[in-house]
Amino acid sequence: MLTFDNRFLRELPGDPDTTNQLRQVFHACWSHAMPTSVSAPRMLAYSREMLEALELSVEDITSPDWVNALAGNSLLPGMQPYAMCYGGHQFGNWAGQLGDGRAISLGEAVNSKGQRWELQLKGAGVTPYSRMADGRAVLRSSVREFLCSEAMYHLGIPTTRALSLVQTGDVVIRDMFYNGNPQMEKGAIVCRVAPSFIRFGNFEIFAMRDDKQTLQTLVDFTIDRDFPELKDYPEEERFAEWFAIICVRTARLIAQWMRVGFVHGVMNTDNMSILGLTIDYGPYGWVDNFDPGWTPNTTDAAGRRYCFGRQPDIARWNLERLAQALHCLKPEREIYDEGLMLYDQTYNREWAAVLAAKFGFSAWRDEYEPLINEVFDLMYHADIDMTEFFRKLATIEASQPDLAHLQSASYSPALWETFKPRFEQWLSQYATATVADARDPATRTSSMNKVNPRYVLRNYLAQQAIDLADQGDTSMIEELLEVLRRPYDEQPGKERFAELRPEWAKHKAGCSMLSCSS
Ligand SMILES: Nc1ncnc2c1ncn2[C@@H]1O[C@H](COP(=O)(O)OP(=O)(O)OP(=O)(O)O)[C@@H](O)[C@H]1O
Ligand SMILES: [Mg+2]
Repeated sequence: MLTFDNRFLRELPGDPDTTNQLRQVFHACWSHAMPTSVSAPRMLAYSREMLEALELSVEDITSPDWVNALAGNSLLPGMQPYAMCYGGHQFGNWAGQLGDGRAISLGEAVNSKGQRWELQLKGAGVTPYSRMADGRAVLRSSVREFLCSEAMYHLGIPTTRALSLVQTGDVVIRDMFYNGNPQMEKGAIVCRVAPSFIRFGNFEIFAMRDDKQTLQTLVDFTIDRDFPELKDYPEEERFAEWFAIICVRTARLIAQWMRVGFVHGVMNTDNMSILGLTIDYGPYGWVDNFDPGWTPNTTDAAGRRYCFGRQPDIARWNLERLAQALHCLKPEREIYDEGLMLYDQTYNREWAAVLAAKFGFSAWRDEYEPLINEVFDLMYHADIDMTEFFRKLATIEASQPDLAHLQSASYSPALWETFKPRFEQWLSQYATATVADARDPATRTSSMNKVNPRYVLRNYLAQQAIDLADQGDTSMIEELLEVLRRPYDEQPGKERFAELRPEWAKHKAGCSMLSCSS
């Protein structure tokens, strides 16, 4: 049994209107929102690690009481469902009130170690923030959110988590390609878990409405609940330090995304966690062939605002929006200038460390820069798989480098031939730099394999798991969940999950381009 301590509800102003009608909600951080019942809940998957963190057993989570609660059909003692009010900048423009239109928080569970975990159902039905939509989520997007949340955790990247994936037994209508062909899809609900689901947009909404009082209350609450490290800070410095921490955490998060080739796809300010967690697994994607200009999101295809290579700049832009919102409480420019400068410094430092680690150097040196720029350029033009390339690079013998060893990362034999001379030249320079770095080869390999994953949730793999689950077969969800628990280890017998994107998946929906329709 979980113990709930629902501070967000208790300490922050709520919406007095308890109906479930669409509305603009003012001077309130949340609204009551009961999940809407579903017809035939079925547990498809759950996370062992999340069970452990919540101190729940397999018997608990698979019991009818829990399955019903995770499907939104009933509440367990202590649960008090609500939807949060937030706004956001979407694709560069202020979009006004958004809020949890299909996410419903159940409450904050506190385990015996005092760790706080908010449980939130995604796809649990309409709320006052649902605007024109149905409050539901399809199986396809729920499988993706469930698997990727846990995969990111095992990669060591800050993220919201996923406790469970439940199929609702109801259908959801979606026009996946936005081409006037709506289809019936299976519905599902993920129970997400995080210490806090507060987003940049939670602050922006009050600033935009010039509601300083609610903004101040929310800031004080967030610092108190979600940033315990600030407790002993002198009061007059606390706010500046808080903004600085947010900038640092965001910088670290983005450097980690870039390390593994994760592209979020919708970095709107309502999808930016105040804790620097990855939040909202929508049209995200994993880089197969290295391409800084790649965006998985079909809605973003024209502008490529959220493409792989722009993520660091977009995160900074989002922090600037947060600064703009907070400015009405504390107008001192230095607070924000310093925070943003810290973002730049932290990102640059972290990225340099990531690069050194990915390439197997003991530390970053500026002289590596041209070498790394050259190989990124080559990888892009020669159509090279990012994940496979770095795994193979780890076992290149610096004393006797053999280019053929890297060929398995190539998607195009023709381009491989074309770029071979440049690759040869690059490899020889890389080998020289590696020899000069004088690391023991075994240490070099093992340290590279700790930062360059062997297994990531390649887009086509997630799609295969979805296609099977759609036919009632959850075996691949289970298998992927298992393999992705140890993403850095070679797993004999599981090689197929490390294979390059097959040719058929290159242009298939869900495998290279993802729809926002979820
Ligand atoms: N099917 C839906 N029904 C109601 N509201 C929706 C639906 N899909 C998205 N929204 C709302 O639209 C806004 C932006 O959507 P976005 O795609 O960023 O979020 P999301 O995927 O629903 O959720 P989250 O950010 O909570 O993971 C949010 O306010 C979200 O709640
Ligand atoms: Mg969102």
